[in-house]
Amino acid sequence: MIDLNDVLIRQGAFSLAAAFALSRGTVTAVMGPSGSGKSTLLNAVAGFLPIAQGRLVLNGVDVTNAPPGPRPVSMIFQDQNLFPHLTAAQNVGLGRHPGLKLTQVDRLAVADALDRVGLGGLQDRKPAALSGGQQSRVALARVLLQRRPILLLDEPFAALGPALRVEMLELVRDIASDQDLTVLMVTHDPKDAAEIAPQMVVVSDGVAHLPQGTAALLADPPPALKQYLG
Ligand SMILES: Nc1ncnc2c1ncn2[C@@H]1O[C@H](COP(=O)(O)OP(=O)(O)OP(=O)(O)O)[C@@H](O)[C@H]1O
Repeated sequence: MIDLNDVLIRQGAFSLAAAFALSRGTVTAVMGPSGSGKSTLLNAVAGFLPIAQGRLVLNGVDVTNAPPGPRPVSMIFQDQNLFPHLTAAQNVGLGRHPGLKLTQVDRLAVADALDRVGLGGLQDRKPAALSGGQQSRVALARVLLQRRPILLLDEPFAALGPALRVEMLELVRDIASDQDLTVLMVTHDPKDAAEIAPQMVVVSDGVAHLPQGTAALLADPPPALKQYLG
């Protein structure tokens, strides 16, 4: 679970307050106007930004001052952060061992993860020889291999067309459910939120608001979300 205990995050003159908890196994969308602090929230949970006040507890462990490495978190960004000079299998293998010193068992796990995301047979391709959707699958396979219980997605599939995006969201939903992951996903598209996230955190006016049911929020959005959705 993700417990933001009266947390305040600062980024230059900008600050964001958050006080809520997300239970284990829930999928939560994060929406709000551009510049409202959605990435700030995810980066603080991942440990890329410090917590200025309050406490952050992940799966029962206080990580307020912990660096990113030991946190039980994996994160996928919009650009999928794949290394262009490494093959699909090597990019996935980084999820097991940052130096790619892989044992036979690790290699089998990489092959399994690639199969699970539908990329069996493409293990030797480099990212430039994969489509956008296939690159997203490589990034997901790496997350699978990391086996960390919290998954943060910062507009991960924004560059994909609508049909591929739905496919990827379904894959995330299935993986999250198989592995009982707690997922926090930033998206600009209410359809994406409705597709996989039963609840939503709206970020506006310096606050990450309490999670509420996605369907109810989209049916009757608060002013900041309404203005943003147009
Ligand atoms: N390095 C920085 N130094 C100072 N302020 C920053 C820095 N990075 C971001 N900000 C400010 O922090 C605020 C929140 O930024 P953030 O990237 O979290 O917004 P966002 O909701 O994810 O936006 P978008 O939807 O456009 O990606 C913005 O007002 C931004 O200008």
